This record gives sequence, C-alpha cells and structure tokens, in this order.
Amino acid sequence: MDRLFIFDTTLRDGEQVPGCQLNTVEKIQVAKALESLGVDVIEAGFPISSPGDFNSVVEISKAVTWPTICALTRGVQKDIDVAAEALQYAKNKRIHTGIGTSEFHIKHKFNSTQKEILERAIAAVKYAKKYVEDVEFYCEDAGRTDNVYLARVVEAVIKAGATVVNIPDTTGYCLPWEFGEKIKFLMENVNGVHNAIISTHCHNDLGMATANTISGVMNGARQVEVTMNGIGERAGNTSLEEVAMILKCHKGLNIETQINTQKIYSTSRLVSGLMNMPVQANKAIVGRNAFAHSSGIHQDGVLKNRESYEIMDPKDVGIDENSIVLTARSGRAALKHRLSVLGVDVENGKLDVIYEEFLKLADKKKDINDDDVLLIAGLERSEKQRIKLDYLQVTSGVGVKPIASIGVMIANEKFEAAATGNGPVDAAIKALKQIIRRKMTLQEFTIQSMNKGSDDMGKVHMQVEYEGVVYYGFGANTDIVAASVEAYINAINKFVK
Ligand SMILES: CC(=O)SCCNC(=O)CCNC(=O)[C@H](O)C(C)(C)COP(=O)(O)OP(=O)(O)OC[C@H]1O[C@@H](n2cnc3c(N)ncnc32)[C@H](O)[C@@H]1OP(=O)(O)O
Ligand SMILES: CC(C)C(=O)C(=O)O
Ligand SMILES: [Mn+2]
Repeated sequence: MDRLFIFDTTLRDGEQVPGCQLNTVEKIQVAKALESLGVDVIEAGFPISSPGDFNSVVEISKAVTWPTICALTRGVQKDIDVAAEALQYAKNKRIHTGIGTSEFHIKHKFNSTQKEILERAIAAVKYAKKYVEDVEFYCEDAGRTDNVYLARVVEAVIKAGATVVNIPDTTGYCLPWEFGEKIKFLMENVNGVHNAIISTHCHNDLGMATANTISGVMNGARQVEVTMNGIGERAGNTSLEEVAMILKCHKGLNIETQINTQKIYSTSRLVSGLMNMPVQANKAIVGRNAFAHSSGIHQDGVLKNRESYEIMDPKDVGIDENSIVLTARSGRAALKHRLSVLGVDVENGKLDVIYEEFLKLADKKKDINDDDVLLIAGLERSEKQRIKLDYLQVTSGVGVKPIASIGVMIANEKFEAAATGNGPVDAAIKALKQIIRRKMTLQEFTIQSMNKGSDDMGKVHMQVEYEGVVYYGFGANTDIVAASVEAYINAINKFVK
C-alpha cells in the first residue's frame, strides 16, 4: 500500500470562513484533536496576518507533539521571516510559501509576467530554506494554470529545494479527469518530480473538491490538503472525512493514511461546535442523516442486513449505530423494530392496527418520536428510557483549558453543547454523563442558578445540583458557555416535563 499524507488546513483555510475565527485556546483544542485523529501536517495559520494568528502558531507549535506544524506565507520575505519566528517551538516545522501561477493571477493580481513570477517562486523557496528544511510551495490557481508553464514552475521550485509542491485548484474549477491529467502531466514531465511530494488542495465551488482530490491521488499526488467538515473559503475545501473513508472503502486503490477513522465524528463535532458552523444534515460521513434510514424499503433492507444500504459501518467513523427514523414513508418492519427497541413485542395482527394509526399521525407530523409510537401502541414508557448520551468528548493538554462537547438524545431530539472551562464544567458534564449512563431520573438534577450574563471577568456561570452536590461551571467564552448551559437546561427541562 502507498502512504498518503494528510495535511489538515482546518485552522488556516477553514478558519478563513466568515464566523469561524477561533482564539488561540480554541485552536489548540482543535490541533490536539487533529493530532489524535492522526493527521500528518497541521496548517496552523498565516502568522503575518495578525498578532493573534502569530500567537496561535506559536502555542500550537508548543502543544502538539508529532505532526508537522505548517505556517502559510505569501512569496514575500517579510511573511517568511515572521512564519519562521512563529514556528520556533515546533518539533517538526514547515513553511508553506507560494504565488499565483495562472495567466489570470499573473496579469490581474500581480501585473507581472510568467518569467518574473518564476523568479519570485524560486527566490521564495530559497529564502524559506534558510530557515527550515521542509518547504512547501503552492502554485496558486494551478487549476487554471497552463500545464506546460506549471511544470516549469514545479521543476524550478523543486530544484530550489521545495520538499512538497502544492497544486491547488483554488477556484474549484477543474473537472476530475482534468485535474487528474494535470497531476499526471507533472509526474511525467517534471524532471526531479520524485524529489518532492506532489500535493492537492481542491476547492468545492462546483462540488467536485473530493472527486478532484481522489483523481489527483490516483495520478500520483501523495499529500492531500483537507479540512474537517469540508470548511474553507467560499464553498469550502475537500473534506478530510470523505478522503479518509473513500480510501478505507476502496481498498483497491491501494492507498493508506494513518487517520484513526473512529475519531472522525467527535472531531467533526468539536470543530462544528467551536466554529459555530453547523454541518449540513446530508453531509457525507458526518451529517446527521449520513447513517439515517427513513424510507420503508431501505429500513427493511438495513434491518435484514446493514450492508443493503450502508457501504460503511458507522462505528468506523465513531458513530455508535445507524438510525431508523420513522416517517410517513416507513413500513411495518421499521415500526416493529422501533417497538422492539422500546421493549414492546407485537404480533403481526396487532402490528397492522398500530401501523394504520401510525400512518395517520405520520401524515400530519414530520417527526415521529418514541413517545408517539408508544402512545399509538397504547403504552407509556418510563422516563428513564428517553435519554441517551450520543457523544461526549473532553480534550485537555498542558497549559490548555479543558473543553467538553456533549450530545444528548432526548427521545429523537439531539441537544448539543460545547464548553471550555476548568474542573467544574467537566464535573458537571461528568455528572450528566453518569446520570444518562445509569438512566437515572433527572428530577434529582436541579438547576440552582444560571447566569447567562458575564461577571466582571467576562465569565459565565452554571450551577447545578445533583445528589446534594453542587456543580459550578464557568468559562471564558461567553457564547460557548451560554450555548452549553442553554443546551443542558433544554435537555434537562425537556426530560423533566
Ligand atoms: C488562496 C488563499 O487562500 S491564500 C491565503 C488567503 N488568506 C489570507 O489572505 C489571510 C491572511 N492575509 C492577510 O492577513 C493580509 O492579506 C496580508 C497580511 C497577507 C497582506 O495584507 P496587506 O499588506 O494589507 O495586503 P492586501 O491583503 O490588501 O493585498 C494582498 C497583497 O499581497 C499580494 N499577494 C497576494 N498573494 C501573494 C503571493 N502569494 N505572493 C506575493 N504577494 C502576494 C497582492 O498582490 C497584494 O499586493 P499589492 O497590494 O502590492 O497589490
Ligand atoms: C494558499 C493556497 C494553498 C490556497 O489556499 C489555495 O490556493 O486555495
Ligand atoms: Mn485554499
């Protein structure tokens, strides 16, 4: 099997997305999660862009142990100086420099010529090499760059010392075969191409980012630049989870990564929570519906054999199990299954009657929950059955505040929260987790006080009592903790009702 290097740019291209900006503490949380997910390279930021981004690269460099930490620059000496300084504590460091190579960029962005751009490219690599051994060069807008000129640039920067050459489809323009041909052309026409790794960096403007990336890999690229949940400029970048699972599902491609795929879902939730960027329900691999079956024929097939409609095991991406969602398109098999999960066995005659009632309700109500089903079946169930922990992830590191993200299912509804803070927040979450695990009633879990406003230190308070013990939580990020507190309270209130 050939090894493919995973270069994650969630914290750089992903963080460029409006509203997704993170502070240093949050970036460290994401970097630590990416490290345990198994990425090879973390692009930590663009150090010259702001003091905050500079500081984040410094702190991530200190916090992360083995992945290479990469900093982005323009092909400009000052950018490279600042990137080198920001990377000073990284155990393995890389400077990522580059310049636009398409006719469009050369003419309109730089008012320059191919010759001049080639010279600037060589100079940037040589300058970065003074600081670090590992230099990656990006040919911005390579997707729209003439292949012959692109090959000249790639050859020249490898000769100048580039260890990795990035071929971005910056505007998401290429068709998969076209992008594959581009990589093939470079592999066949660049002298010394094997002295560097060719990388892909595809954008999703036409929804082809992942297809283009895979096409690039099939033609010789051995690094892929990706983000969690596919976030990134405009329509986003190739998503890490899609590439990792394509390679897992298609063993015939003979390419492997060192991604621990079972950590995909929790990492996805962490990024989505911290960046306040919801994942679309039908997003491949990590969307709410990625392993949900809602129509009768599919549900029947999946219940007979999961693989009838699933090419991946949800456990492989860190999701406990698939879900069989009851809708007006569901059949008897799904209804019977749900009843049996709820501990109710019905014979076929009675099932027909319940099914008829179920359809009447389902035609009126989009979301049929467990309570509805039991009610239709003429039963009621204990409140203890209604609450289930969906996921819980707590990450922490030296000099880093712990962060917890939690998802709780109450009936069929999911409540999600993330919180940063010290011990008390963790304790509260731990208590909630225990309650849910033991399926105890939550009446014992009372909210003592909640203060969504901030105190003089800008912190938010949460105070809950469980079995006589008061758990007190606070966090520095008002929005995150307020959202977290609200989610807990919604969850608890819903349960108590
Ligand atoms: C495709 C990508 O995702 S590239 C990365 C995108 N990310 C970012 O831009 C975030 C970080 N950027 C920033 O913080 C700022 O843009 C800075 C600090 C880099 C530069 O800020 P400013 O000096 O104010 O310049 P401004 O952003 O207005 O314009 C960019 C300048 O860089 C030049 N430039 C753009 N790309 C490159 C490059 N790869 N190499 C050399 N110069 C470049 C442009 O031509 C322009 O220069 P000009 O003003 O002489 O025409
Ligand atoms: C900086 C480069 C690699 C980039 O993000 C792009 O071209 O899309
Ligand atoms: Mn990009």
